Amino acid sequence: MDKRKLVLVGNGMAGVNCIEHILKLKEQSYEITIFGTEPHPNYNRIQLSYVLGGSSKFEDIVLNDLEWYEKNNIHLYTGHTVTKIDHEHRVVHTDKGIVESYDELILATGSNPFILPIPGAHLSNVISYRDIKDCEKMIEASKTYKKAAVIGGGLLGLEAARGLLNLSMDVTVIHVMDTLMERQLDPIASKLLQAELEAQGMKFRMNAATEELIGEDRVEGLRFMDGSVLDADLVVMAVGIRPNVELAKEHGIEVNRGIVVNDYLETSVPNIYAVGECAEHRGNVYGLVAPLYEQGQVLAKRLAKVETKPYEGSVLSTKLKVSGVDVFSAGEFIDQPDTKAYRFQDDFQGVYKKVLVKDETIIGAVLFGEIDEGVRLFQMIRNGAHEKELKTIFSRAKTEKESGTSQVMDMADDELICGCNGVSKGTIVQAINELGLDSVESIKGCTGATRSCGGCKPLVQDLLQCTLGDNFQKVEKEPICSCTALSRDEVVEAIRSMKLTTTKEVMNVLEWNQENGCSKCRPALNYYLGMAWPKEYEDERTSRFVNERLHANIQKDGTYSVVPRIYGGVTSPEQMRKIADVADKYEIPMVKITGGQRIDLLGVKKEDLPNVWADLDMPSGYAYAKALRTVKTCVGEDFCRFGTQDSIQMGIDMEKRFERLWTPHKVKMAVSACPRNCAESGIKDIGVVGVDGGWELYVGGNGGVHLRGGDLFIKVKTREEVLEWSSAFIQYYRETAKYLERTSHWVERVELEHIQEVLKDEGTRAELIKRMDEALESSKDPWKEAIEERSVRQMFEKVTIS
Ligand SMILES: Cc1cc2nc3c(=O)[nH]c(=O)nc-3n(C[C@H](O)[C@H](O)[C@H](O)COP(=O)(O)OP(=O)(O)OC[C@H]3O[C@@H](n4cnc5c(N)ncnc54)[C@H](O)[C@@H]3O)c2cc1C
Ligand SMILES: NC(=O)c1ccc[n+]([C@@H]2O[C@H](COP(=O)([O-])OP(=O)(O)OC[C@H]3O[C@@H](n4cnc5c(N)ncnc54)[C@H](O)[C@@H]3O)[C@@H](O)[C@H]2O)c1
Ligand code: SF4
Ligand code: FES
Repeated sequence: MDKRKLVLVGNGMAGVNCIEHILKLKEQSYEITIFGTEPHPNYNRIQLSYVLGGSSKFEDIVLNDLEWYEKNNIHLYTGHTVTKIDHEHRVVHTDKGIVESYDELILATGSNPFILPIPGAHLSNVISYRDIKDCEKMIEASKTYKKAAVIGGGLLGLEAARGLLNLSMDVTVIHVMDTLMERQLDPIASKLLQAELEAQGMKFRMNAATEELIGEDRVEGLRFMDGSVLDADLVVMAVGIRPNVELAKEHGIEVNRGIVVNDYLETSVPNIYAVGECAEHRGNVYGLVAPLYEQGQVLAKRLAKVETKPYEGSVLSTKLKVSGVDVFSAGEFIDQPDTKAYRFQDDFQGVYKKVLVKDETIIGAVLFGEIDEGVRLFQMIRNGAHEKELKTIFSRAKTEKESGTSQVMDMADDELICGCNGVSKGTIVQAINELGLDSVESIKGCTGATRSCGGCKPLVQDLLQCTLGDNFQKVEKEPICSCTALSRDEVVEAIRSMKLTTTKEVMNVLEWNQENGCSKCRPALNYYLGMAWPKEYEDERTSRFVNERLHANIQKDGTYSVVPRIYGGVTSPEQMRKIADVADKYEIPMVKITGGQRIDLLGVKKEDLPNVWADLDMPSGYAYAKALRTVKTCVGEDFCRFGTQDSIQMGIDMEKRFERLWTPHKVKMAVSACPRNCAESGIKDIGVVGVDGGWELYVGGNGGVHLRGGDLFIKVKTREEVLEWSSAFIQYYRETAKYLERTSHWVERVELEHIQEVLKDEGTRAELIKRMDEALESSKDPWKEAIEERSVRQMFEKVTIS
C-alpha cells in the first residue's frame, strides 16, 4: 500500500518537533516533505542569543542536521517558500516552481517580527531579531559601529541588548512603557531588573515613543515624540511578533489573529492543520516553545491515529536568558482587588519573590534573583493548587538550601523537570535506571530534557546525582552552578595551577556552557580570582552584585543608603557636623543609627552618591558588601566598672586591620570588655570578649535568620595575639569557604577542630597573614575611587539624551 503524503510548511521548531513525534509513534507511516524559507536545517531559535554573544556557533544550535532528514527519508526543500495552497487538488506550490501533493498538510509558518511603521524603518542597519541572519547582521555591524539602540524592553529586546553589550557596543534600550517586561513582571521586579542591567552597562530610555529613524541610507539616529534625538548606528526592533498567516489567509483558511484551529489543531479546511506561533487556539496565540510542543504532540498523535486527549491551552512560564539575571514569571502577576500576594524582598541579596493567590488558589508568580522555587510554583499554578501548599514550597526550598540537598528529591514522578519539552521527573529517572544514563548530554539525547532553552540543566544534573547516589561521584561532581560541572575546589585549583586571571579566561579554559556565565558563578569567580591573585587581578565590576557595583545599598524606592566608616563606633562632634551638613545639603530624608553602631544616610539619589561621598570625606563603611562590615564595641574599662580590657581600642584596631578586605560573605565583629557581652560578641563572625588577664575569641556566631552562638576558638593574652589569630582565621576562611558561605556555615562544614588544628601551627598562621596583607595592600577605598576616577564616576550619572 502506498504511504500517505504529509507536507509540512515551515521548517522551524514547532513543525519539526511535531514530525519527530510522528516518527516516534509510527516510524514510516507517511512520506514526508518539508519546505522552509530559511536556507538551513531546523535550528534552536531560542539559543540564537548564545550565537550573538559568541558562546555558540550556528552548528551548535542545529536541532536536526541534514543527516537526520536523510535517515528518516524526509524530502527537505530549504530556501523554498510555499506560495500557494490548492486545497481542492491537495497540492502546494513553492516560489521556486515545485509542486507537491499532500494527503495531510501542516502549516507551521511561525511569526514575523513586528516592524514599527515609522519613517526610516527601511534604512540599512535597522533590523529585527528573529533568525540567524539577523544575528549575523548584528555581529557584522558591531565590527564597524559603536552605538546600538534596541527598541522594545521585552524578553527579546533585552536578550538582543545583552548580546550587543557582549559585542562591546554602547547599548540603549528604548521602551514605550515605564517598566521593562511589563507582560511578564510586576513593577518591583521590573525596577530591580532595570537596576541590575544598568549596572551591567545597559542604558535605558523609558516611556519613550520613537517617531522617526533618521539617516540617509544607513540609520544614524532616532527622533522621539518629545523631539529629543539619540545617535545610533544600529537599530534593533524587538516590539513583538505577529503570526505569519498570509499564506493561509490568501487560500481560504479561516484566520483571525492567527490561523484558527480546534482542540486537535485542525483548521477550517479538511486535512490542513496548524501548529506553532502561527496557530490561534481558543483565542490564544503563543510565543514560547512549551505550548507549541504540547500542540505538536496532540497533532502527532492525531496524524498517527493514536488516541489523544484534546489540546486545551497552556499556562505559560518564562525565564529571562540574560546572563547575570535570574528572572522567572508564570501565570498572573499583577495584583487585583480580588487577589492576595505572598511577598518576600531582600534588597541586600537582590531577591524578590511574589506569589499571587485568588480564591485560595495559587494563580501566578514572579521571582527575581533566586528562582529555585520556579519549577514547583509553575506546577502548582498549572494544577490550581491551594494556597496552603505555599508554605511547604518555601520552607522546603529553605531547608534544601541550608542542607545543600536538591528540590528534585521531593518532587513527584509526574512533576515536570523540563517545561519546554514536557519531560517529567519519572521519565528521566526511568531513563537513568533502565538505560544506564550517566550524563546530562545522554539524558538530553534520550528524553529531550534540556534540548530547548537549557534552563532545566541544573535540575537534571541534581536528578542524576540523586538517582545515581554514590555512583554519581564517579561521573559528575557538585558544580558551582549550571554553567559547569566543576566544583568550587576544582575551579579554585584550576585558577591557581593554570594561572587563570580573568572570569572570561576561566569560562573559556574550563569550557563553561554559557559564555558569560550566570548570576551565581560570575560574582563567585570574581571573588575567587581576587582571592587567588590579589596583586594581579583587576576587579570585574560587572561581575559584582548591584550593591557592590554601586558601593551603596539600593533601597525599596530606588534610592541608596550611605554608611561611612566610623571605627569602633566612636565618632566626634566634627564628624557628626559633617554628616549633618551632608544630610541637609542633599536633602537626605532619614539619618539612622544602625544595629552595628554606625550612622546610615537613607534616601540618597544615585546621581548624588559621588558628591555625598566627596563631602563626607570619610572611608566607605562597606555596609553593602561581602567584606568586613563593622566592629561593634562596648565602652570598656575606661568607663564601665565591670570592664577588664580596653574594648574600644581593640575594636578600632581590628576595624582598621580588616577594613576593605573582600570575604566570601559579609563579616561582622564585636569586642566586649567583659563576659556581660554588651557588644553582642557571641553572635558575630569573630567576637572578642575581655577576661581577666586576656581575651577570648569566639567564631562562627550569627545573629541573623539562623541564630548561632559563636564557638570558643582560643584564649589569648595580648592585643597582638588577638590580631594574629583573628587575621589567620579570616584568611583561612577567605581561602577555603565557598562564595556566599557565612562563617557560621563554614565552621560547621569544615568543623572547628579542623580549623584549630590547621591554625595552631605558627608558620601556617604567618603564611596566611602574609597573604592577607598582600590582599590588603592592593585594596583601595571604593568611594575615593568613584570620586577621583572619571570612568567610575560615570556610572552614577543620569543618561542624558540630546
Ligand atoms: C532570539 C529568540 C529567543 C527566544 N527565546 C525563547 C525562550 O527562551 N523560550 C521560549 O520558549 N521561546 C523563545 N523564543 C521563541 C521561540 O523561538 C519560538 O516560539 C519558536 O521558535 C516558534 O516556533 P515555530 O515553529 O512556530 O516558528 P519558527 O521557529 O519561526 O519557524 C517557522 C519557520 O517557517 C518558515 N516559513 C514561514 N512561512 C513559510 C512558507 N510560506 N514556506 C516555507 N517556510 C515558511 C520560516 O522561515 C521559519 O523558518 C525565542 C525567540 C527568539 C527569536
Ligand atoms: N526567554 C524567553 O522566553 C524569550 C526570549 C526572547 C523572545 N521570546 C519570545 O519571542 C517573542 C518576541 O519577543 P518580544 O520581546 O519582541 O515580544 P513582546 O511582545 O513580549 O515584547 C515587546 C515589548 O516591546 C514593547 N514595545 C512595543 N512597542 C514599542 C515601541 N514603539 N517602542 C518601544 N517599545 C515598544 C512592548 O511594551 C513590549 O514590552 C515573544 O513571543 C517572546 O515570548 C522569549
Ligand atoms: S561588656 Fe562588660 S565592660 Fe563592656 S559595657 Fe558591658 S558590662 Fe561593661
Ligand atoms: S526547561 Fe527549557 S529546555 Fe528544559
